[in-house]
Amino acid sequence: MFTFLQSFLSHANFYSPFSMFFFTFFPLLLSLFFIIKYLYYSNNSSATAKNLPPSPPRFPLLGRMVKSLISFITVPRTWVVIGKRCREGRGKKLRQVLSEFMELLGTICIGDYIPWLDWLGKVNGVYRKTEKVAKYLDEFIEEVIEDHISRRSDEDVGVGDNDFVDVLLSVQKTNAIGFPVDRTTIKALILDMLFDGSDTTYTVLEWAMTELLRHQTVMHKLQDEVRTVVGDKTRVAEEDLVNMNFLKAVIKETLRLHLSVPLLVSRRCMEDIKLDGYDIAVGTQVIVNAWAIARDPSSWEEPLEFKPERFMNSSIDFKGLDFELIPFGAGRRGCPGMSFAIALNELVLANLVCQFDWKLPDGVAGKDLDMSETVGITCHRKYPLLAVATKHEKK
Ligand code: HEM
Repeated sequence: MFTFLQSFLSHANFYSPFSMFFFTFFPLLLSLFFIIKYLYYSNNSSATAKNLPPSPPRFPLLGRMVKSLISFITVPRTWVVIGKRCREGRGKKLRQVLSEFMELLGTICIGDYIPWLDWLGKVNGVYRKTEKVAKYLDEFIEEVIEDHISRRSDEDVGVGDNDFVDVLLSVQKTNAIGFPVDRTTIKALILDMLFDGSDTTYTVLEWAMTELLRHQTVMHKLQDEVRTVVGDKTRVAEEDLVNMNFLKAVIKETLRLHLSVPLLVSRRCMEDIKLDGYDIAVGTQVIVNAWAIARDPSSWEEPLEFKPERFMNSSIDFKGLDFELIPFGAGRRGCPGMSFAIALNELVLANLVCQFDWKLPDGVAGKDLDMSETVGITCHRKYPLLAVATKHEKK
């Protein structure tokens, strides 16, 4: 087709009647064809009387995907990658690759929505960048695994101060879970643990501190609780957390207002279903907007305000049973790292506010803090939070 067009254009006499017809009427005919097809399609689909969920108007050819392209973060294409221990000199490069990785996770892949436009991924360099990052991380994690294998004798594996990689290697070696675990699975697990876990977890702390610095009354109330529970000790221990209800409320409110993962992992509908009266066809890609749910005024009073007190006498939790608050998702694909992340965030935040008094740098008022968010699969502060810490002296 392309060769035909090339030869046609090189030999064409643009003033011949045929060329005039081709260049004037052909585009018109083509447009007419699509308009008729569109009208026919619209009428036909209303005839099937499906009650589709509300959406923007349908466009010829592009259908209703246009909105998805603008507001949805795509699920990344297949990866075989990551995780890794930093050696001297490699830290900077690794950090750069990791930030490219996170950026790619939040990049729109047009081919996922409009398959015949898949070639755009090649043109705009997304696929090339993806392959480059994947290759680097794959080699990096391969090296980490080899390093673990070589530095540990067989007897060492599975005992003592083993890290996550050692445990995985031990599981592989002893066939402890009853089915073989290959190298790719080990790599994928390391990737999952490192990337699903680190960015999401620190983001909660970053936003919690931001909100506490903006709301000094809440900060003081939290410090009072933590310091009272801790008493004469200098550090908060894990067992102290059970008595810190306001701390838990602060974390919950942070997770509500600043979801680390605003759009959950996308699902594909396995069969035709009716949801809330709407027909959802088999194969439909569904993306749950947990961010919007957590700010829905029909579920939350003053949804845009940071008010941890709202959780003090409420049974609402983030464990996936109360659908108005699903920062860790819900169901079979819900976050497996939830308990770990919560324990970690509670412990670190409690220690931060227990051991230090905090304020914003001179001249910056809480209300002036820039609250811009990054765009990507995780949502953290666009600009780093700067705060001044002073060691708290017990009276
Ligand atoms: C505050 C911290 C965290 C938040 C807010 C968070 C949030 C999420 C969310 C929203 C999902 C998608 C769930 C869904 O679509 O239903 C998810 C998936 C996942 N998270 Fe987390 N996560 C956090 C920490 C962690 C940690 C610490 C780990 C591991 C150590 C982890 C491992 C994973 C994995 C492996 C998945 C994919 C599960 C699957 O696809 O089946 N996450 N997380």
